[in-house]
Amino acid sequence: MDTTHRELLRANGLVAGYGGQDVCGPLDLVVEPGQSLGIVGFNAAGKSTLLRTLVGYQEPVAGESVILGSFTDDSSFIYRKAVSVVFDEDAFFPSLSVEEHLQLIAGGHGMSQPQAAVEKELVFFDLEAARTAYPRRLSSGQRRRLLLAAALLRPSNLLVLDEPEQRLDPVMRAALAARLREVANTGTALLVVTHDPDFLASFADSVLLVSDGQISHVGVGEGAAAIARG
Ligand SMILES: Nc1ncnc2c1ncn2[C@@H]1O[C@H](COP(=O)(O)OP(=O)(O)OP(=O)(O)O)[C@@H](O)[C@H]1O
Repeated sequence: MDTTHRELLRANGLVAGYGGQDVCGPLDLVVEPGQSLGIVGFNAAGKSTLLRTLVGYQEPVAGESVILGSFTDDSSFIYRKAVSVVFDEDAFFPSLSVEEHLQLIAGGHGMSQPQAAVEKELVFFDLEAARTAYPRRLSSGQRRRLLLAAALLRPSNLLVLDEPEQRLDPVMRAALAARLREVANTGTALLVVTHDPDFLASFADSVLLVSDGQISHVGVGEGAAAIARG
């Protein structure tokens, strides 16, 4: 893969919605390496719909979203290597432990020191004591931590998270926000939907505000204020 590609994602006149009906848009956007973009707005504004459309999980009503210079195809090798995504859904193998889930991800992405990467995430997400547990034995916050650990463990050029702060305690939220900032500093671009103004302010360097079907580019302060007004 050409990791020197300056343009990780481009949206041209993108309108997101269902069955030909607009939910929000149009959006013109270019995401470059190291850019850290928050997406904010009230419940049902269309943030998740926009995010799914940006990453190619659903067809746009109009316009297009392009990742790494080719039309978005989430089954392509380049896409899977470059893009790490967590939406608000639990997806686990019932008979694999916490540690085995992470080992599977590390192996699947051909990491050079897979167990070291697994251990790092078990420590960061405070899952060491739960390493042998099956997903059904975890708390909802621990399941969230495991999904985030899986997304952060593997290398990526574009990390896409839908409300990652959900079900996390305040200490973990703050640690995750700082981690996301670090991830962006290494050159990975972030697209993150959030309802937490402090979380937003800790990781983002710009914001998309989704409101009344429109999408506007705003600063982090304005984005945080828009959340707080909610
Ligand atoms: N599969 C679907 N089919 C049709 N409409 C949908 C579908 N999923 C969501 N919607 C509608 O699209 C609109 C935007 O929903 P979306 O989930 O994108 O909002 P959101 O901003 O992410 O909300 P929240 O903050 O509550 O997570 C809502 O009116 C919702 O009812």
